[in-house]
Amino acid sequence: MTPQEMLTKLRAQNPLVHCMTNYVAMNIAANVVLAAGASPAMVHAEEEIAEFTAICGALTVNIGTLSSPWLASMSAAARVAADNDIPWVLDPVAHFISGYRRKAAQNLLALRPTIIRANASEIIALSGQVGAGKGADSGDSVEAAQAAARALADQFGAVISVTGPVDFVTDGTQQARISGGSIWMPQVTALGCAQTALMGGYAAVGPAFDAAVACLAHFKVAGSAAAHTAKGPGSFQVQFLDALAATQPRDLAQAVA
Ligand SMILES: Nc1ncnc2c1ncn2[C@@H]1O[C@H](COP(=O)(O)OP(=O)(O)O)[C@@H](O)[C@H]1O
Ligand SMILES: Cc1ncsc1CCOP(=O)(O)O
Ligand SMILES: [Mg+2]
Repeated sequence: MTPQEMLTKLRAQNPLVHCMTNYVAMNIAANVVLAAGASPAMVHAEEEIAEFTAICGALTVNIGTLSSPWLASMSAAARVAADNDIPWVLDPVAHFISGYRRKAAQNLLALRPTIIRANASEIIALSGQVGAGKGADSGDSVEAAQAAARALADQFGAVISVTGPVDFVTDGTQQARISGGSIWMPQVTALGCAQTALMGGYAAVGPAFDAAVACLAHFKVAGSAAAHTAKGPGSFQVQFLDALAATQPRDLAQAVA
């Protein structure tokens, strides 16, 4: 499906997205998903997983502020998603900063996410190489992460989305590059995490590769538009939400190569 068709379908279906995300991202992720055209719910208690994940269009799992109870809930939710053919998206935020987080990311990977969305340093480290990541921020170029992305796609049968100045997405066979956006995007905390939540929304309405491309294009187009009127990272964040809502399906094609 084209990005145009994907966004049209997203808004027509307004899918429910189970978002398991971090304390930093909680509010902006919900606002981004709403502005774009889907319906977010942040649910973390393990006691609710069996009932809730099963009725959602997609699950998104983000390890940005991980703790043991959340990790247990995330693993349980990923299993429910897999058992019910519900797509799920993994965001391995800063997974290389500690042995605890590295192991958590490997255990979640073993549960076979449909899509992995991460910055270049996180993708490089996920493939076992040493990158230049600094906590949640990337220190590597997207180009440097492309071979790692292809290897991860082959190894895990997942769609890999690498974000940065020009995004790269591959399922091991197909690939796309998505351009646009603004230098203020990495200056707004948790915008990548919010993108992961929205990618779940897109995955609920179409094939995983097409979902990743459409979501990345939606962000790039809205980011470019917001940068025209913003004066810095603060006003950019506000303008970006408006631009996500204002983006028209036909606008998305221009961002994708
Ligand atoms: N220098 C940049 N120019 C334009 N867009 C960017 C730039 N850096 C990141 N982005 C965009 O910001 C969003 C989040 O990506 P990124 O900052 O790489 O993720 P994370 O927040 O997980 O580190 C993506 O849509 C990406 O395309
Ligand atoms: C700053 C920070 N610390 C833990 S999670 C988080 C947010 C990271 O967000 P993003 O990956 O979108 O930059
Ligand atoms: Mg991130």
